[in-house]
Amino acid sequence: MTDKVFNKKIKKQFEFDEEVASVFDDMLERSIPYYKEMQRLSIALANNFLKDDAKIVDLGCSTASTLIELAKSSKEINNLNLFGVDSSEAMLDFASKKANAYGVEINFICDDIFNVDFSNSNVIFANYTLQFIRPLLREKLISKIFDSLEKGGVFIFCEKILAESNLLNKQLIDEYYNYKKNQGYSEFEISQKREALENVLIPYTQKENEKMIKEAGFSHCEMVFKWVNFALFIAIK
Ligand SMILES: C[S@@+](CC[C@H](N)C(=O)[O-])C[C@H]1O[C@@H](n2cnc3c(N)ncnc32)[C@H](O)[C@@H]1O
Ligand SMILES: O=C(O)C(=O)C[C@]1(C(=O)O)C=C[C@@H](O)C=C1
Repeated sequence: MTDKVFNKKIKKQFEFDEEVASVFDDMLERSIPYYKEMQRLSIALANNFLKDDAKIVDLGCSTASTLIELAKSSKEINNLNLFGVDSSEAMLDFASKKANAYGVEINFICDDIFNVDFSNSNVIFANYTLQFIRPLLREKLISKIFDSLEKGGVFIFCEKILAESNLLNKQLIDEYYNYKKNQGYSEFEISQKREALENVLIPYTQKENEKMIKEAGFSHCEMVFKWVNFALFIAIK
């Protein structure tokens, strides 16, 4: 279904509710440049760290696209244990229908990430999820992710990011809005969504993300892909 959520005057802040969930796959593909490529890369990188019986957790899994694609791409690995965590019931309704349709077994947990025990993981994904975690809690979450990984495990995450310079930041955001226009979003839809996301989606710079990762104890962190204001990182424990 085509995303028309912000085609009308907004009444509330952005939420992962039933309306957003019902068009979310279209929203992501048209709102995040190279969404599919960053997902493909996330999975390809994860595959290098997978072995039989591995535990893989997707924090903020939304409609479970990443876990479903991962299951399809790693058929030669036996007994993958897939966990999708999300606090939006609406997202997980779509996720479980999609997983059933693709015949992929995923354990879905509908709760806040902070309440869920995902210890002994081999791979943890959080694609476009950290940006929705309050800055005051973000470091605590990164530490929890670090503690929950087995040694040698990896944390793979994508984020919307800020530039260091205010001038460049404005230019990069203009470039991003041009991308959205080319995807068929009107100026009105773009500005309504920008307002709805204010103080809800809080991006960090590349350096801030890397600093947080290093301070949690990860031995390596690489930015693997970047388009203007979106980036994919991998961190190794
Ligand atoms: C932008 S979406 C993630 C997209 C998805 N990872 C993908 O690549 O297709 C962010 C998701 O994180 C979930 N989320 C945000 N904060 C959360 C929290 N504290 N606990 C659990 N889920 C959360 C939202 O419900 C939403 O589904
Ligand atoms: O920043 C924006 O305007 C976006 O539309 C990006 C973004 C994201 O990065 O998660 C914001 C909300 C939705 O989850 C889909 C895409």
